Amino acid sequence: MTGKAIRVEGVRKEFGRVTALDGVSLEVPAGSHFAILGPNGAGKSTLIDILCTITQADAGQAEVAGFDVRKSPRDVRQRIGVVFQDPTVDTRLTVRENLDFHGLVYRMKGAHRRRRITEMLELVELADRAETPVRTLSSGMKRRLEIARGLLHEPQLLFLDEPTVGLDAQSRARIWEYIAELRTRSELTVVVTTHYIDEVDNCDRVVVIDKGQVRADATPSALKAEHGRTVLRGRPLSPAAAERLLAQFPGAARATDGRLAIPVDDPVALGRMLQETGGELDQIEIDQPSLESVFLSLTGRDLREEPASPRGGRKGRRG
Ligand SMILES: Nc1ncnc2c1ncn2[C@@H]1O[C@H](COP(=O)(O)OP(=O)(O)OP(=O)(O)O)[C@@H](O)[C@H]1O
Repeated sequence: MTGKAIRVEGVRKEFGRVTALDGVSLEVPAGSHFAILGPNGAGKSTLIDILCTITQADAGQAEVAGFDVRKSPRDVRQRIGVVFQDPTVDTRLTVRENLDFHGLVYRMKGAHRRRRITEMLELVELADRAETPVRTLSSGMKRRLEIARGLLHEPQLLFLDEPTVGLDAQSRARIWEYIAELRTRSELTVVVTTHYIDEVDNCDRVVVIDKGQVRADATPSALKAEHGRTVLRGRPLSPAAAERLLAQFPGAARATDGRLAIPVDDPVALGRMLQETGGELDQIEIDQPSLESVFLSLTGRDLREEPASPRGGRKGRRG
């Protein structure tokens, strides 16, 4: 495949009164590693669901591997592999049985199927667990099995929806090692959604999405150069101090860990800010320009902010 692996044009999706996607347009070059970055509820999973033909958009167009997701869902499905946010492996079956079943669904012939299963188990270092029932695997191993399954039928595109969520730091790092290894297979396009900012630094391109809208679309370094700012982080000494600081620094945001994130425009301002906030903040840290500060600068919100609303009624949406 040459050119574009994905084209999305003006896609909208509403759930009742919630606008999950509000006119999203983007293009993913074939063979690239592409990240969709945004906080909880930004619309990332909804976009992936539309691209994987699980949900239909209310308006707009989307093409995957050259096929319209609405008109040719079967053609799209044959060419993609998906690792969903919620585990979908069958915990009653063994590791090999799960892969075998998937291969059968994709009508892979016996010898080819067995060879691919062996290759994929080696890729994700589960070869010695092939005959183990999935229920006894750790969360990290289950996620690795899902990656193996997503790749088994040799898709042109692999979608990974928050592949590391809920995993410990070590398992997260390993998952990213496997994803990095996929880079050597230049023909594969990888699309990853995440709200872990440190995970997108190695991608070719990042789309920042917030409240259903694309806020930026560039390489990680271009985003940092253009929008990155130094950010002062600290824990307010009292609720009143937090309110005062949020009012005093209009770009400031509150993170889920209770700390405040305050963008800094220049070193002189930083010195002044430290003086001004000294009595009001504890555990002060200075973060150099990063993709996290890009997000704060683009949206006025911290990636670690609480989600705006709880997600109700979504359990089991993929059956
Ligand atoms: N099936 C659904 N029914 C009702 N609301 C939904 C449904 N799917 C998504 N939403 C809402 O649409 C918005 C976008 O959700 P989405 O899951 O796409 O965001 P996200 O960026 O993937 O977040 P997360 O990282 O938490 O999965 C949220 O407000 C969510 O509550």
